[in-house]
Amino acid sequence: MFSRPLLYGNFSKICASAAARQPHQSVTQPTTASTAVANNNTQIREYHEVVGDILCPSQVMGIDHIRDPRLNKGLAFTLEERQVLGIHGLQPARFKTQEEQLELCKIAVNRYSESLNKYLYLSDLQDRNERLFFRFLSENIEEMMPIIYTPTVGLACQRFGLIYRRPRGLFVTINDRGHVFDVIKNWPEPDVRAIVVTDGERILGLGDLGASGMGIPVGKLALYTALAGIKPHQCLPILIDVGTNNIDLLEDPLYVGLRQKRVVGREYDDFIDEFMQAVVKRYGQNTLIQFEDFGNHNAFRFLDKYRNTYCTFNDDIQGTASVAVAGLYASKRITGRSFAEYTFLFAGAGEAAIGIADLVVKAMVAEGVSLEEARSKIWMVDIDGLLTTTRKDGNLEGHKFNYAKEVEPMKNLEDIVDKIKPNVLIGASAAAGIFTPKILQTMAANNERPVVFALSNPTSKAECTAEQAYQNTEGRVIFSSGSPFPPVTIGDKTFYPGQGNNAYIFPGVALGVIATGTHHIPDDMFLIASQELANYVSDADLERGSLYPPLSSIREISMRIAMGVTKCAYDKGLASTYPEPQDKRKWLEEQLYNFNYESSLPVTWVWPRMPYIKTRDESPLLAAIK
Ligand SMILES: NC(=O)C1=CN([C@@H]2O[C@H](COP(=O)(O)OP(=O)(O)OC[C@H]3O[C@@H](n4cnc5c(N)ncnc54)[C@H](OP(=O)(O)O)[C@@H]3O)[C@@H](O)[C@H]2O)C=CC1
Ligand SMILES: CC(=O)C(=O)O
Ligand SMILES: [Mg+2]
Repeated sequence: MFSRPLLYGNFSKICASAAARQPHQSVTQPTTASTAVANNNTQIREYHEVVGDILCPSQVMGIDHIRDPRLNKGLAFTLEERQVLGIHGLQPARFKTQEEQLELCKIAVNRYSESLNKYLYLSDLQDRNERLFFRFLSENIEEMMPIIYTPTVGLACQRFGLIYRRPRGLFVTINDRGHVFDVIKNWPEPDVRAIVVTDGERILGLGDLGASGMGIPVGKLALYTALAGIKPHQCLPILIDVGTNNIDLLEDPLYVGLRQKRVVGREYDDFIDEFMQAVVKRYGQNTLIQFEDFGNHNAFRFLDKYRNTYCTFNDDIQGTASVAVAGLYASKRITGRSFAEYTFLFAGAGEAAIGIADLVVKAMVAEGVSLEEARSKIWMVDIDGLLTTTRKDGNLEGHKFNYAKEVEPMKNLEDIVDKIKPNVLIGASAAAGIFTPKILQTMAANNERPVVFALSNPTSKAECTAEQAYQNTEGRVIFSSGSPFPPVTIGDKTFYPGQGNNAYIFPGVALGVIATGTHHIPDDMFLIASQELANYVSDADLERGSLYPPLSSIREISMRIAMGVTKCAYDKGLASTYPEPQDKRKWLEEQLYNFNYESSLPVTWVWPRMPYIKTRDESPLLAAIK
C-alpha cells in the first residue's frame, strides 16, 4: 500500500514547525524595516524555510500549490513532487516537460483569430502558471509582443470593464487620500523593486481611459520580466484613479473606475506626493517608479519635480527619446550625415517629441555642436501648427519654448514640410494619417534617403502606415513605427520595418537601475541605452530595412543596456549596492529570473523507505529507492 499519510504527515509537521519558528520570513531575504510591514500580511507565501539541514521549498500544500500561479507547474510536476506536495491524483496521469507545455501554449494561442482573445488566453496563463507564461513570452517575443503590448493592449484597455476578471496590480483612488500607505501595504509582496504607474489620462494615443489604463502598467511590467529577466514578484503595476474626463466611460455601465471627473490642481498634486512618499515608506528610497501615460501637462512637471529626489523616470519622455535617438544613430550609417547636418521636423510637441528633441540636442552637444545651433536644427508642430515665437495667442508652454522659431506662423503640415524641407520627419502626435502621400512624396523629392518615423500608438493612430511610407518614396524611405507593421514589398525588394518603441529601452534601464540600487536616473543613462541599442544594429538589419535589431534579440540588448547603466551608476556615484562588481554581466545574470521550472522538492530530502503503488510513470528516483 502507498503510505501517503505517513509521508505527508512528516512533511507537514516539518513545515509547520518551520513556520512556527519564523513566521513569513524567507531565509533568502533578511527582514528589513520595509519588509516588516509586509511580514504581518497573512497573504504572504513562504517559499523557502530551513528546518535543520532540510530546505523545504514550500509550505503551500495540496490544491493550493496548484492554484498558486507562482508555484504551479501543471502537468510538469513529477511523481515525487505530486506525492510530497499532496497533489497526487489531483491531475491527470500524464507527465509533461516544460517544452511540451510551451508547444501546447503555441497551439492554444493560435487557435484564436481575434487578438483580444489571444490577450485573454495569455492573461489566463499568467494567472495560472507564471513561469510558463514568462518563458512562453520571452521565447516568442516577435509573435506575442503585439498581443500583450501595443497594439492589442490598447484594445484590452478600451474593453477593460468587459474583460476584467482577476485583480492584477494595485488601484489607488483619490478616496484613499491620507491612507495611500495603507493601500500599498495591502500588496502581498514584500520585495517590490519596480513600479510602473499611470493615472490613465493619456493611454497610448487613445486618450483618457481612466482606470481602464491598468493594462499599460501590467503590460510594461510583463516586458520587464520577459525582456530583461527582472523577477515578477519585484514588479508592481499601479493605477492611480482620480476619475476620468472621458464622458463615454463615465456613462458606460461597464466602467470599473471612479465615476467622477478628474481631480486636478493642488488636491491632485498632494495626492501624487503622498503616493511617492508611501512607496518609499513601504519599499525604500531605491524603488524604481516608472511614470507611464500621464497627460503631458503633468508628465513634464512630475519629471522635473521628482527626478532628483526619487528613483524615477518618465518612459514616454525619456524611454521614447532613447529608442528614437538609437534609430537616428543607425540612420546616419545609411545617410552618411551627422546629426548636425540633419534638419528635423516633429509632428507633435508633447512628451515623446520633446523628449526625443532634447536627447537629440544632448547627442549633438556631445558631438561638439553648440546648444543654440543644435536647437536651431529642430522644428516642431503642435495641434495649432508650427511652434513660432510669433504665434497670435502668444504663450507657449515651457517645454515647447526651446524649439519655437522666429518665423511667421504656419498651420498646414504639407506647407510646413514644403517650406522647412526636413531630412527627418518624426510623428508623435496620435493624429492618424497626418503624413499624407503628398508629404511623403515631398520628403522623397528633397532627400535621397528620407527618414520618417511614425511613432504613434496603437497602429490605428500611426501618422502613416509602413506601406504608405515605402509606396510614396519609391522604397527609399528609412522608416520605423511605434507599433509593428508587416513587411512591405516594392518591386523585387521586401522591407521589414523596425519598431521604434521604448520597449527596447526601459527593461534594460530598469534592470541596471534596480541591480545597482541607483538613487536617481540621469539622462546620461538614456543616451547610453541609445548607443548600446544603436551599436547592436547590424548591417544586415539596415539592409532589410530595419533601424532596429529583431525583437527576438531584445533580451541580449536589455543585458547590454543594463551593463552600460550599471557602469554609469558606479562612475557617477549613484549606486548604493557595493562593492562594485567587476564582471558586470555575470553579476547581473546571477540576479535574473529563472524561466525554467525549479524543483518543488526539498534540496536535502531523506526519502523514507516505504512501499508505494506504481500507478504512474516510473521515475529514476523512485526506481532507485525501491
Ligand atoms: N513609439 C513609442 O515608443 C512611443 C510612442 N508614443 C506615442 O506618441 C503619441 C504621442 O504621445 P505623447 O507625446 O506622450 O502625447 P502628448 O499628448 O504629450 O503629445 C501629443 C502632441 O501631438 C500634438 N498634436 C495633436 N494633434 C496633432 C496634429 N493633428 N498635428 C500636429 N500635432 C498634433 C499635440 O499638440 P498640443 O500640444 O497642441 O496638444 C501634442 O503636442 C501617442 O500615440 C503615443 O502612443 C508615446 C511614447 C512612446
Ligand atoms: C509605447 C508607449 O509608451 C506609448 O505609446 O505610450
Ligand atoms: Mg507610454
